[in-house]
Amino acid sequence: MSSPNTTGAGRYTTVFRDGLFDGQVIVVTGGGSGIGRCTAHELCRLGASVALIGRRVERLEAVRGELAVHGGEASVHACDIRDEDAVRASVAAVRAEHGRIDGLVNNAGGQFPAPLEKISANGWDAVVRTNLTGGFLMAREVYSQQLHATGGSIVNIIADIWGGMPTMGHSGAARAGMLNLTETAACEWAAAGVRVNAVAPGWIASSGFDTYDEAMQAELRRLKDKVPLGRYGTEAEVSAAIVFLLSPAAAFISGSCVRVDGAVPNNRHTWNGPVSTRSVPFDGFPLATMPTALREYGSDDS
Ligand SMILES: CCC/C=C/C(=O)SCCNC(=O)CCNC(=O)[C@H](O)C(C)(C)COP(=O)([O-])OP(=O)([O-])OC[C@H]1O[C@@H](n2cnc3c(N)ncnc32)[C@H](O)[C@@H]1OP(=O)([O-])[O-]
Ligand SMILES: NC(=O)C1=CN([C@@H]2O[C@H](COP(=O)(O)OP(=O)(O)OC[C@H]3O[C@@H](n4cnc5c(N)ncnc54)[C@H](OP(=O)(O)O)[C@@H]3O)[C@@H](O)[C@H]2O)C=CC1
Repeated sequence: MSSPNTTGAGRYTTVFRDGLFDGQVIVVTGGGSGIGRCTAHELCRLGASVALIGRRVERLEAVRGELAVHGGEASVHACDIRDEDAVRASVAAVRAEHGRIDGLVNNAGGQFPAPLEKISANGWDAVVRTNLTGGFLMAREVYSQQLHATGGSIVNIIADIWGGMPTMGHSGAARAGMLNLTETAACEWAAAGVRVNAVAPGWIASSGFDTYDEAMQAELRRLKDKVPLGRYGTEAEVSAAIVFLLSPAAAFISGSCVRVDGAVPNNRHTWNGPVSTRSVPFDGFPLATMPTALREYGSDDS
């Protein structure tokens, strides 16, 4: 696998310049695993301090420990993003500890696979509150408590929702809502100097795959053949898009969505040609998590 700008064993490798986020404080929800953990590593590598939010504090503490090895500074905040009081208190705690907030990566999320007719009202609510309400609460509090006064940037992580999200209809509906919220917030908060964008990951070989049962994992293993670029994405490839949108390189980009999906949405209805056998992942992240179901992926395809 390629590893551009390698800077030392075990340290995050990044295509961005040193010091790009010096002095900044970025909140990363879901920072205890997968894409959030990877993004926290890249941001710290680029000079930021991060505030890690998630429900399971031991996972957040583990990431804080990893970051500290290379001098990264992180705070840890146990919080269910669906709990309005907890979100308000956590954002206040981040400000109290770091003195400022410059950006938010609204990454926490997830769902369970189920056909629409099998989803109970509680199941629907649990997923919509996780992937829409929670993201709204985080964005509202970060804006109201800090960014309205100082400006900044918000990146909302959604999913490949184009053409529907079969077997995950609750999540697709919530994430489509999050995309529209991104567009609204980009307008309403522009005058305060706040940019709001989204990143839509496709099938990313992350720890998230491990949350699914064996049947779903078998299905996920087959999906690679439907990706025009011929492989799964990596956590580092999602992180790179997030970091770009947070950075000054995206100063005139707001209300947009960057899809990181190997062109899957373009391969749904009209085209059934061969997929790439040449696509080499960009995965410079030495600590990337590989889901159990895809352990063979690294050796087969790199
Ligand atoms: C494929 C690539 C695309 C995407 C990849 C990724 O996102 S990777 C990232 C992947 N990472 C993640 O997904 C991690 C985050 N995901 C989660 O934490 C959970 O999936 C959550 C969102 C449901 C929240 O959990 P929670 O603790 O708040 O939920 P709870 O236990 O309190 O239940 C509330 C209701 O939901 C119902 N219900 C729950 N499970 C199932 C099921 N399997 N079946 C049916 N129903 C289910 C449950 O029965 C109950 O309804 P009831 O019985 O009262 O009518
Ligand atoms: N991997 C993929 O292929 C894709 C991923 N995504 C999305 O990208 C994001 C990151 O996923 P990924 O890293 O792969 O998977 P993970 O399951 O590893 O990450 C999800 C993170 O969100 C946290 N989280 C979940 N629910 C809550 C909650 N209610 N409050 C606070 N934190 C919560 C989890 O921590 P804890 O359980 O400790 O709270 C966990 O750290 C998610 O939103 C996911 O749905 C979208 C499309 C594809």
